[in-house]
Amino acid sequence: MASRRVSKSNRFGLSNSRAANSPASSTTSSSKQNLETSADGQSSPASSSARSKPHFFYSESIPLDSERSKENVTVTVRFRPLSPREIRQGEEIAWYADGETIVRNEHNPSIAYAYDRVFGPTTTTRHVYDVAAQHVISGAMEGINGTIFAYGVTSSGKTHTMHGDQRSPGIIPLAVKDAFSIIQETPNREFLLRVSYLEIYNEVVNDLLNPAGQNLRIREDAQGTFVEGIKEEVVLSPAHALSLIAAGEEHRHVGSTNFNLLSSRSHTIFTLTIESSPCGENSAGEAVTLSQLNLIDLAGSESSKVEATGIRRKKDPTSTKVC
Ligand SMILES: Nc1ncnc2c1ncn2[C@@H]1O[C@H](COP(=O)(O)OP(=O)(O)OP(=O)(O)O)[C@@H](O)[C@H]1O
Repeated sequence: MASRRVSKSNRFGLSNSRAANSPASSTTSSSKQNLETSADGQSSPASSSARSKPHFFYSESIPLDSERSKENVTVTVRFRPLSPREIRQGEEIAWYADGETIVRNEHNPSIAYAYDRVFGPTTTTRHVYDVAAQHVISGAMEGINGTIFAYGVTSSGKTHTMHGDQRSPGIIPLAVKDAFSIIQETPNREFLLRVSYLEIYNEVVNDLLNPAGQNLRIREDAQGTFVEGIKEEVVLSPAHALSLIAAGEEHRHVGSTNFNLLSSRSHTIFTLTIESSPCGENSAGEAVTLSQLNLIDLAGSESSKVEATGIRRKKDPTSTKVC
């Protein structure tokens, strides 16, 4: 995972209602270094088979420390454990985490790649969040745009990492809770949080918070890129924000692949827009700070040749049963 130092000029006035960094910009940079080039041209973890594959996530935001200030995008790799089905089928680990920054090939140890951070299969999402994501959220609360996205082939664990479940909440719910905790811990500022949630399916943008918002247009103006007509909801508590995400998830396109029965077939972008201003005496005339935090769960990066069947919405909005 990487982090981008975004200058304080990214503190917008209230009138600047669209953040400057589009989610797509975070895909452009990776700090991966090839430590030892494979003589036989063997593929890197980023292009090998799904089952033994890690997934990657990227983030842009303020750097964690002076060492990181050299980088504004970090790339983090997380391995998941083999699933019971993979164990039954005799699948084997092909790549493993060698320490905190190296991914090494099990069969040919001379093939290794370095990343900003590598997490092995026993690492909890909470730990991944604390080490690799939390600083992006706290940066966003201070007025610095941030983006975190998960990238990898089907079944590599992107949705598990970004959304998680009740037992193991993902980066999105952890970030939402953290944002409200930061508000509690910052009594000298007042905040307004808004959320939007969209999916990109077959290159069409759909509003997951508003089933009527289909095929929305991406526009650009002097202030940046924005999705025309996207619904934004003011959120007042973590539970409120999480209930909106859960409702939006119902409308997401999913399907089955050879490797994942409940595979996300669309990209989703959850955006938290944060406005804050100083409160109390002497705060009159102080600028409002505006920033955006984009949390993105990409569809599987495998080629379209991977068999995907039964593409559907989790809940088909067109199949309402009237009793
Ligand atoms: N770190 C992990 N620990 C335990 N189980 C995991 C982990 N990561 C993923 N899984 C499990 O592996 C399966 C596939 O994960 P997930 O659906 O998150 O993959 P994905 O990369 O989002 O796939 P797709 O691109 O097809 O949507 C799920 O059953 C999930 O619960």
